[in-house]
Amino acid sequence: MIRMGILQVLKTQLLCHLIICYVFLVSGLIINLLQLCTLPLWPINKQLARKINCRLGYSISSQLVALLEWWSGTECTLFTAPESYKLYGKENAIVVLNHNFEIDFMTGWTFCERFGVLGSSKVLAKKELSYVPVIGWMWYFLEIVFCKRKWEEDRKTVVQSLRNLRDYPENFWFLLHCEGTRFTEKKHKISMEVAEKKGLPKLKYHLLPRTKGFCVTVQNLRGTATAVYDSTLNFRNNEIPTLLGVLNGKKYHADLYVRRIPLDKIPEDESECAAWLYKLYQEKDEFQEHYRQTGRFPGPVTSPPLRPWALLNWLFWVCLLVYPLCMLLLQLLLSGSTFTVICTSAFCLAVSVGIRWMIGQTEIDKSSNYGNKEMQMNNN
Ligand SMILES: CCCCC/C=C\C/C=C\CCCCCCCC(=O)SCCNC(=O)CCNC(=O)[C@H](O)C(C)(C)COP(=O)(O)OP(=O)(O)OC[C@H]1O[C@@H](n2cnc3c(N)ncnc32)[C@H](O)[C@@H]1OP(=O)(O)O
Ligand SMILES: CCCCCCCCCCCCCCCCCC(=O)OC[C@@H](O)COP(=O)(O)O
Repeated sequence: MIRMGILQVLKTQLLCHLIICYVFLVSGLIINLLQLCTLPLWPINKQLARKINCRLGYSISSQLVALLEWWSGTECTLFTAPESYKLYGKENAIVVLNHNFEIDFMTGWTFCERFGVLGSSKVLAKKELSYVPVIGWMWYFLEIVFCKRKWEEDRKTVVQSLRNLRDYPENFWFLLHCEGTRFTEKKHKISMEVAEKKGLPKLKYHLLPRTKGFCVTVQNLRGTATAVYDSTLNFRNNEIPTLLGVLNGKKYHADLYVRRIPLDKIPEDESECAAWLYKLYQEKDEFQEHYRQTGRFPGPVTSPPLRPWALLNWLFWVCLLVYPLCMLLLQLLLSGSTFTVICTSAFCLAVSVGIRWMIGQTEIDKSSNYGNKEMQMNNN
C-alpha cells in the first residue's frame, strides 16, 4: 500500500518526467537517423526497407504505448463481436475513429499494439504533424498520408500516397478521423450549421464528418483493405484525459466500441459513399448516447491481452541512455566550470521547451482554426 503511494508520488516528479522525455527524444532521434540510413535500400529492396522501418517505427510509438499501459496503468476495454475480433490484426482495414480526446492517438496505438499492427499503422494526418521531430519524421518513412486540408491541393497527393500502400508488405490499419479536427463547442456549433444547410440531422457528440478523405480512401484501398472498423471511443466517468495526465501517472479507463463492416458493403459511387458516412456518424452519435445513458457500449466486452514488447523496448532504451546521461552530468558538474554548467542547464532547458512544444501539439486548447472557417465567412 505504502509502496504504491510512493510510486504514485514518484510518477508526479519533474525529474522522472525529464528522464522519460530525454529517453523518448534521444532514442527517437537515433531511430530517425537509422531510418534515414535505410534510404539507399529503398530502390534496391523496397519491401525490406518498409519492413525495417515498421520495426524502427514500432520502437518509437511503442514508448508512448508503454507510457499509457505501464506507467499510467490506463485500462483499455474493447466492445466488439467475437467473430470480428478473430480478424483484427489479420487483415488490412480502414479505421474510422471519433476525434474528441487529446490522447486518442495513444489509445488508438495501444489497440494497434494489442493486435500486432502498431509498427505498420497508418493515418491521414494533417501536414503540420510531419514537421514534429521524432514522430513526424518517423511518419515520413512509414508512408503516412499527409493532407493540407485543402482539397484542391490534396486530391493528387492523397490519391498517390494511398495507391502506394497497395503493395504494403505488412497488415496495416489506416486511421481516419473524418471530422478532420478535434471537437470543441465552437467547432461543433459551426459544423451543425453546415449540417443544417445540407439538410442533415444534427449530431450531439461529433462534428459533421468531412466525406472526401473517406471516399477517396475507400476508392483507392478497395481490394487492399477488406473492412472498415467503425470505432467509437470514450473514457469512463467523464474523464478528460491528457498527455500531461498520463505523464503524471494518472490512470484512465478507455472504452472502445468497434464494428467490422466489410468494405464491399460501402457504396462505390462518391455521393452515395458520402451519404453512407453521414449515416455512420448518426449511428456513432447514438452509440455515444447509449454510453452516456448506461456507462457502456452495446455488444460483448473483451480485453485484448497486454503484450510485453512495448515495455521491454522502453526498458532497453532506458538502460541504454540513462547511464551515459548520469555520467555526463556528473563529469560536467565535477569539471567546476561555470560556463559548462550554464551550457548544460541551457541545453536541458532547450530540451524541456522542445518537449513541451511537442506535448502542445496534442492539446485541444492549441487546436488549429480548421472548422472555424464557416463562422469567419459568416462574420466577414
Ligand atoms: C481501432 C482503434 C484505432 C486504430 C488506430 C489506427 C491507427 C493509428 C495510427 C496513427 C495514430 C496517430 C494519430 C494521429 C492523428 C492525426 C490525425 C489528424 O491529423 S486529423 C486531421 C487530418 N485528417 C483529416 O482531415 C481527415 C478528414 N478530412 C477529410 O477527409 C477532408 O475531406 C480532406 C481530405 C482533408 C479535405 O479537406 P477540405 O477541408 O479541403 O475539403 P472538404 O471537401 O472536406 O471540405 C469542404 C466540405 O466540407 C463542408 N464543410 C465546411 N465547413 C464544415 C464544417 N465546419 N464541418 C463539416 N463540414 C464542413 C463543406 O460544405 C464542403 O462540403 P462538400 O464536401 O459537400 O462540398
Ligand atoms: C515515452 C513518451 C514520452 C513522451 C514525452 C513527450 C512526447 C511528445 C509526443 C508528441 C506527439 C506528437 C504527435 C501528436 C499527434 C497528435 C495527433 C492529433 O491529435 O493531432 C491533431 C489533429 O488530428 C487535428 O488537429 P487540430 O485541427 O485539432 O489542431
